[in-house]
Amino acid sequence: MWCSRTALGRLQNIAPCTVTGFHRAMSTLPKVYVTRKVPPDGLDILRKSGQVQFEMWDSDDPVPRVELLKKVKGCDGILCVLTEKIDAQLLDAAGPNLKVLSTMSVGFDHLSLDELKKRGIRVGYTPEVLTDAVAELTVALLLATSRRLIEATHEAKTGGWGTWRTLWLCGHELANSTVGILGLGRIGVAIAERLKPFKVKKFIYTDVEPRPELAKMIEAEYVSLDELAKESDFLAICCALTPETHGICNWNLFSKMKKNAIFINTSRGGVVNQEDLYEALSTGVIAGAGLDVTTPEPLPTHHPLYTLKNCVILPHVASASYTTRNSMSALAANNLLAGLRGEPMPKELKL
Ligand SMILES: O=C(O)[C@H](O)CO
Repeated sequence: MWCSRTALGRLQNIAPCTVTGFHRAMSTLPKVYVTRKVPPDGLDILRKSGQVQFEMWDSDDPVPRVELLKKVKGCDGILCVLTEKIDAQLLDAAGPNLKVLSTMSVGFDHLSLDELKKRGIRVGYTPEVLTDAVAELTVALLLATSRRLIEATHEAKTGGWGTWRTLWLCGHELANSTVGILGLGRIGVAIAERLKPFKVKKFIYTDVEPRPELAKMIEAEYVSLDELAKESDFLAICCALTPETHGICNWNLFSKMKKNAIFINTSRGGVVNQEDLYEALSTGVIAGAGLDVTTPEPLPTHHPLYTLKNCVILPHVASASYTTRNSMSALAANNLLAGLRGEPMPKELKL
């Protein structure tokens, strides 16, 4: 159903449904499918551009795959989020008109890059605008895990708070610690900058190769993965999920870590072998883990990791601030529009 801008406003209160936006010369404008209700800033940019006719899955829940495959048919552009698998099947369903794929995420492990490249489809993504929010949440998760905040509030609420006890709910502090970063990029640097005032003694990192310019900003030392495991009191995982990093945090890594070590993952669940992590946490091989990402997502409520007091699990909310999600949607919209105009995108993934 196509509707006017006024009707568009009304329709947006109904979910799930499809919302469309168009401008006068509708039939000649590039056709775009937006796979999720995106925050207002991005939506406004699309609406006001006068450059595209778009249809949007107006819901907080993912568009069913069958519907998605139907809706992308004949589209010139797609604006998606990280839950949509953009693979050969979807690109075939979209057909030869598709020129631009814009994802409202910094991660791109949901995209089949080879297939996109083969078809000459340009890809936009949203780095940098979420760095602050992700770094902030990572620090919050690290502190919640190391200082056992979730356990502590639970004890207070459920009558476990007796008298003041000397070692009750003791955790591990950042002062004089060594913080390790697996995958040093903008987010790793931003995390280290925030942790420094907590009197961290040393930052170390590993990556496929040294990153001297970024490392200099936080005076971090490049080490091997083994050294990272052995020396870190806190280990923050900040790498992208790629075939090389898939399952890189496994028994081999955990078994080399210190007993007091805290493991924090705000990148992607796929970098962790969760069975090995459960083993490491439940047998005291490491002290605790804070996870914002898991496999699968959502992590089923019966998953064994939920039974562990030393494991804090969040539902993939690292970038979830109003400012950041709006900036991500605006950047995704601008990437899409620039791509459709045949201009350089503000943030384009080089394929
Ligand atoms: O890839 C991303 O953008 C994050 O995981 C979600 O904010």
